[in-house]
Amino acid sequence: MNYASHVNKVKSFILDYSKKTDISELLNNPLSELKETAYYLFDELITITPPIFFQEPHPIVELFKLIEQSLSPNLKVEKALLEHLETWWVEWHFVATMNAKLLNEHNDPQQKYLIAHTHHPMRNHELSHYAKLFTVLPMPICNVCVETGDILKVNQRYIDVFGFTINDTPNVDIWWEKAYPDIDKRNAARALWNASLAQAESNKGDIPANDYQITCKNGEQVIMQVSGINIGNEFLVVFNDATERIKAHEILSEMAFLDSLTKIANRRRFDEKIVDEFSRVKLANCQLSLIIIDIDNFKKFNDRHGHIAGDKCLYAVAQKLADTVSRPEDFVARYGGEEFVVLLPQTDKQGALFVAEQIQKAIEMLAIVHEDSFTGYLSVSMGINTVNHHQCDDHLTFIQAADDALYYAKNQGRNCIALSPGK
Ligand SMILES: Nc1nc2c(ncn2[C@@H]2O[C@H](COP(=O)(O)OP(=O)(O)OP(=O)(O)O)[C@@H](O)[C@H]2O)c(=O)[nH]1
Repeated sequence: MNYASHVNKVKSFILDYSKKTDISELLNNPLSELKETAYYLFDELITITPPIFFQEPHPIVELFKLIEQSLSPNLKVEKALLEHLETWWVEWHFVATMNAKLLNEHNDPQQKYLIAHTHHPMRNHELSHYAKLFTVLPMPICNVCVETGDILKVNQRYIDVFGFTINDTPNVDIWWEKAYPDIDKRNAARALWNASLAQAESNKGDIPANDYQITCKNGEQVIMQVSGINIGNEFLVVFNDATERIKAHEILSEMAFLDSLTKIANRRRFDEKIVDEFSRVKLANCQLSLIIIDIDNFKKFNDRHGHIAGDKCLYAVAQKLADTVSRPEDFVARYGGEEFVVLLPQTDKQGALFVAEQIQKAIEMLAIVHEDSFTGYLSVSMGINTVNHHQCDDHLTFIQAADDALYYAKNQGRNCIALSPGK
């Protein structure tokens, strides 16, 4: 494109103003007449070359490069003026596109823009602040063309966070593919996004916030809360990093299901788990075993060694149980006080008995001195119950039967394993 007349106009603007004595004051005052005149200059340039909406980088960038080349690098004031003009151009161009959209003129946006721009200088001033916000807001923002899914404009934070510039940022369809390689998950995420867009239509264009995966240029996956505004033929999309929030939520829910003393799963987690496992047994032809473990004469241990030693002992036993029950599908929890539970999916009576014997040996190996115990060392009693899908009534009856077996084991003199007779 031939920019000769543009270059001359901008150059003479710069040369005129560089002679002014109060130029630095003018440059630093956002309401100065200099900035307003610059806006009118842009108007003129646009009249020579109509604005090309959705083109990045805008041809004006090329124009500014040409002007810079034709200016003497020693003239500080001229350079400063040129830099300001470039910044104002970014704001002004934003105003142009925003105005065209606000006027909702799809047929002839360029014409409409020119009318709007010359007739609403105050609104332009306001919008120039939005332009600044777009550039400096500390969260990634982009404009997306509704029709093509092309990303039309990105701010600096977008480039910093995702690694893509306006030149290499993928089309929205490719974003989805990269972020969700699994087709089912991708469809679910897209369905959520489409539902948000439908909601936006009845909500003045506001796209409600939801979490989505994003794949950065370096392949890193991040989770972003994505919201935005539907402005006619474009979305303005805003990203908020949700990774920290989700991590914190995971830690909190982990804490909610963790026994703080023994650092294994707590009773609440067990209550959930047993319901899940029980319904699985009902559906599939498999067995489920439960071992309830109770430390023998623990009251006397506490009485003799103190509560703190008792706590340490509970921790040691819990950790030993977790080490001993090692299949990934097995589950260990503190049931309450000095009682623990082990849930063994797809395990019959014999298998559960084998695990219980391993536990007995492991506790023996801890060799915690317990003067009031029969062996002189800490020991446990265990009750076992097993169900298959023919027999299962409900999980509470299942637990009760294991507890009855434990009671029986205690009555046998402790350090003992008892099996529930079953139905
Ligand atoms: N140190 C400590 N003790 C606990 C904790 N929770 C429960 N206990 C103690 O565990 C003891 C359980 O006592 P009992 O229910 O009488 O049972 P036991 O003395 O082990 O006797 P048997 O079970 O019949 O062998 C009580 O003294 C409780 O105070 C805990 O978190 N820390």
